[in-house]
Amino acid sequence: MINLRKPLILASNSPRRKQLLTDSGFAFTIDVKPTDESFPADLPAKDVAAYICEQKAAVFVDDSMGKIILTADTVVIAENRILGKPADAAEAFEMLRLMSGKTHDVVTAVTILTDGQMETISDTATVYFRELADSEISYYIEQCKPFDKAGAYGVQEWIGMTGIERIEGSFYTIMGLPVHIVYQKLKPFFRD
Ligand SMILES: Cc1cn([C@H]2C[C@H](O)[C@@H](COP(=O)(O)OP(=O)(O)OP(=O)(O)O)O2)c(=O)[nH]c1=O
Repeated sequence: MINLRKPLILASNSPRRKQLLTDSGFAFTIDVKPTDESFPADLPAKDVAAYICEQKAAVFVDDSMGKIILTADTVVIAENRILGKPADAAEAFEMLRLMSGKTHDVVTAVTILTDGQMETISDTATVYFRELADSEISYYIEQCKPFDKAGAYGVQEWIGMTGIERIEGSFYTIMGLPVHIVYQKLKPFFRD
């Protein structure tokens, strides 16, 4: 277990982020405050995850003395469209159809907030899905119900295992937390 000089708080409801932060050796508590996850329409797509991530951290600024608050946000960018979480099965189907046989980007941003100071880093992974049959997309949506996932898929689930041919970048960035970046950014807080 890694010992930090300040308590670490993961401000996220995502079970994947909780699992990844635990598996990378950190002890932490979870505290989530409601946040507005909208973003300006003219914001460049690659900057959206960082913007939302800072919104998630902003609500903790006054409560960050002597603590490390960690927030994250993941968006999928396909054909110049930003894909968040699908509202229903029809939208999930449309997202997966859009990504089938093509390359898309997954951007995950993390913000580290301590003593009122924020630092945000964005990491991008490029993912290539082979051509997916309609029946495969429907089967996946029915089995895994990916409504809590940006872009309507989990790289760690059936469709990721069977449909993704290539990834450039970190698998964990796609899953929702660029662990390699979080680890480096938390290093200055390690207790000797
Ligand atoms: C693309 C992709 C996303 N995801 C998940 C990671 C995130 O949980 C989710 C993206 O939604 P987010 O809005 O980034 O996060 P969240 O609402 O789940 O949690 P919170 O805002 O409280 O931190 O999609 C996967 O699990 N696998 C994948 O392959």
